[in-house]
Amino acid sequence: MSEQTQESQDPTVEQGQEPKGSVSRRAVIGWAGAGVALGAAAVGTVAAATRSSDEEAEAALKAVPDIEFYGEHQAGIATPVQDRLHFAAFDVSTTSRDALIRVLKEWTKAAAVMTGGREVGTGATGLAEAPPDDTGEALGLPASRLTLTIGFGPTLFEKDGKDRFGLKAKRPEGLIDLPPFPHDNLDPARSGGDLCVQACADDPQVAVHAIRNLARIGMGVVTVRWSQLGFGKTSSTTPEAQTPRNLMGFKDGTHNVSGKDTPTLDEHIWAAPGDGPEWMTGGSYLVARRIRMHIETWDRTPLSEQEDIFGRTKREGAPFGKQKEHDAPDLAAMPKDAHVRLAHPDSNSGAKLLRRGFSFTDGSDGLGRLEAGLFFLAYQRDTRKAFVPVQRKLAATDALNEYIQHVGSAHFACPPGVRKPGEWWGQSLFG
Ligand SMILES: C=CC1=C(C)c2cc3[nH]c(cc4nc(cc5[nH]c(cc1n2)c(C)c5CCC(=O)O)C(CCC(=O)O)=C4C)c(C)c3C=C
Ligand SMILES: [Fe+2]
Repeated sequence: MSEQTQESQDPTVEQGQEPKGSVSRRAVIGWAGAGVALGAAAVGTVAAATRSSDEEAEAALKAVPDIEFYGEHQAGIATPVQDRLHFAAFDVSTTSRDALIRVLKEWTKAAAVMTGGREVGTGATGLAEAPPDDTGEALGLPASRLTLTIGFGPTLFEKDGKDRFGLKAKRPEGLIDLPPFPHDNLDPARSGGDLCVQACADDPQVAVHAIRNLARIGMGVVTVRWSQLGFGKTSSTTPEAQTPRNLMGFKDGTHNVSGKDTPTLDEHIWAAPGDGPEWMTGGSYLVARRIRMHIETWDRTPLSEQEDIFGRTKREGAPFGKQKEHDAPDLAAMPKDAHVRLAHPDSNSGAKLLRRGFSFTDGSDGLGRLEAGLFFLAYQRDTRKAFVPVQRKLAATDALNEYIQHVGSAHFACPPGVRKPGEWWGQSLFG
C-alpha cells in the first residue's frame, strides 16, 4: 500500500461518525465556530468577514484527507511527506516485559486516535481530581495529516550483553550498530535509543502534541532520551510536486524514491520474506543522522563552488550539462567529489534510500553561529547495503564535508503496519 490517504477504517466508526468514547477535535472547532458566529452577529460586518474567512480556512483544513493509520506498511514512510516533524527516541526504564507491552498497546490505541484527529482516551476533560487523558493543546485542530511511525533500536534487543526483554534471538542481523565514519562527531546524548517515534504533520502543534501524549502514557516505563523538531521537509516522496529546498538553498529530494513506485519500494525499501526475522517483513530500517551545517561558511562560498559541490545548479536543480531538474544526470559531467555523483545509485552498486529528512534550527550556538542543519532520515530494506556503503563513500571524499558535520546518529527497525484495530505496535515482535 503506497498511498494511505483513505478516511479512518476504525470499525467502531460509521462513515462520518465518531468512535465511541473518543471525541473529535473538529467537533470542538464546530462549537468554537458557533461561538464566533454568535459574537460576529452582535458586533457587525468586520467580525462577520473574519468569521467567513475563518470558516473558509476551516473548510480548507477539513478537505485535506487524513493519512490512514492501519495498513500493510506503517504510514510515515512511503506516504506523502508533511511539513513538520517531531522525532523522539525513548529509552525503556523498566525491566518488565509486560509493562513494556502494556505501553505499546496503549500507544497504538492513542496513535490510531490522534492520527484520526481525535482526543486521547476520555479527552481533555474528565474527573476534576485527575489529570485529563489528553494534554489538550491540539483541541480544535484537525489531524493535519499526522503520521506516527515506530521503530525499535538495537539496545531494545540487547544492552551490555543482557537480553533485556527476551528479544535477543529476534534481533535482525540487519539492525547493526552503525560503524563509525570519518569526520563523525557524535553526541551520545543525541544518539541511539531503545525505541523511536517519528511524528510528522502539517501543523507543528499536532506533531508535538502527539509525542507529548505518548511520553505521558509511557511515564514510568519509557523516558525521552532525545528529540528533534524539524521543518521544511528536505525530501519528498511525491516527485510530481515541487521539490523542497534545504537550508543551503538547493532543491533536495529530486532523485528520491517515489511513494508510488511500488516495484522500487519492494526492491529497496520494504523488508521481504527471507530477509531476516519474519516479524520485520513489510517493515523498513531507519537511519537518523543529525547533520549540522556550517551555514555562515556556506553563505560566503561563491555560487559556482556551491554548484560544484552538489553537481547540480542552484536555481533549477538541473544536473551538470543538462537544462531541467528532472533531466537524467550525466555523472561524468560533475566534479569527481560532487555529492550527487558520489551518492547516485550508479556509484553504489544500485543502492537506493528513501530520504525523508527535515531542516532544523535550534537557535544559535553561543558563538554567534546558527545551530542549524539537516535532520537526515532514510528508510531502506537493508542498511548494510544502502546507508552504510553510501555514507562510507560520502564521508571519504564528498566536497560537502567541508560544510557539514554528523553530530547525532541512530538506527531503528520499523516493523510492518498495524493492519486493524486490536493489533498493536510490536505485536509481531513480542507475539
Ligand atoms: C548517506 C546518505 C546521504 C547523506 C548523509 C546525505 C546528506 C546530505 N545531502 C544533502 C543535499 C542533497 N543531497 C542530494 C542527493 C542525494 N543525497 C543522497 C544521500 C545522502 N545525502 C542521495 C542518495 C542522493 C540522490 C543522488 C541521486 O540519485 O542523484 C541532493 C540533490 C537533489 C536530490 O536528488 O535530492 C542534494 C541537494 C545535504 C545538504 C546533506 C547533508 C547535510
Ligand atoms: Fe544528499
